[in-house]
Amino acid sequence: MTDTPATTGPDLQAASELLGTDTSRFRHDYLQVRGLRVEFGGFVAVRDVDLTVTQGDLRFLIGPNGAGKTTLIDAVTGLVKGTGSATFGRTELLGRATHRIARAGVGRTFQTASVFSELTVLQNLDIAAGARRRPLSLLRARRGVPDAVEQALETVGLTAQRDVPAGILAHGQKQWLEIGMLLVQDAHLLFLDEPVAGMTHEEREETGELLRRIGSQRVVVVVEHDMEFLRSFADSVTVMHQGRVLAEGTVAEVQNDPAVVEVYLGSPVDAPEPDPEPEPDPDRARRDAPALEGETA
Ligand SMILES: Nc1ncnc2c1ncn2[C@@H]1O[C@H](COP(=O)(O)OP(=O)(O)OP(=O)(O)O)[C@@H](O)[C@H]1O
Repeated sequence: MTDTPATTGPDLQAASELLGTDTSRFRHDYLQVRGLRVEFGGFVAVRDVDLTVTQGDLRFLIGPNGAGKTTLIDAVTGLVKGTGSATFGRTELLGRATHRIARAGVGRTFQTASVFSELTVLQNLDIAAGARRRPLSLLRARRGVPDAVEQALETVGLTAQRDVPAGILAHGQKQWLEIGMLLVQDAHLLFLDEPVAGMTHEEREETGELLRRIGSQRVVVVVEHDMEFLRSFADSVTVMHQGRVLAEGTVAEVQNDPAVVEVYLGSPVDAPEPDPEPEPDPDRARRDAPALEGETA
């Protein structure tokens, strides 16, 4: 069995080279979803969904299994048909073919890493870089490795694994590779499905910092069940339930939202006791609210 070279982890300095440090576009790019509805043979999986995510706002999308998170992303990336509107920049995404949506700068990862297992890490990145190139330019021979691919390798900490078949990477490394592939595709709207699943604590921290870095320059939506990771890195959170947006706000706001607590615990939240203190205590609701999944008391 081939040993995978040791992981070095994401490199924020390389990320800066790849993404640039110019924040003048800050909050210029944004995703705007309005009245999104997706039906599967009469079953409405997503309904009346409005969602706005701006550059610089690392957004987490959460909700119980079957809430409609993946379907929302599928609709915006063209995998399923949705009605309503989803615009990125000036481009309406709904109704476009998936490759045209990708060309518009929209990329995603999947719960199960979707890299080409037989190809090396470098080849995977090179193909992703080619996805934005015109067919004729793909035919032209190129010398060496494009700068963006080298930078992406460093950014996601896979330089030592560049010639390793992607199939033998550890699960976390595959997720980093997928993120790298989105970066070399020049995706400016990134949907990341459970990007830290199966990672060690240290890898999660590194990935979180990387996502923060990417999110400062790109529009990033993260679907993640790991509440500790969410609390550490989310700028804002959208909670979905039964196909709708149930709540939206900061981590603290959604965490203290009784409707969110009820959905996560499956039982109504007791009405709070009258506060015996003369002064209202703003932290009270937070302390009294039952912990969300994965939260330590
Ligand atoms: N192709 C499909 N055909 C029929 N129903 C579907 C299809 N895809 C999803 N659904 C249904 O739509 C609902 C939303 O599913 P979706 O996968 O979007 O939820 P999710 O929030 O992503 O859940 P999870 O966290 O488990 O991934 C579910 O009831 C699911 O069974």
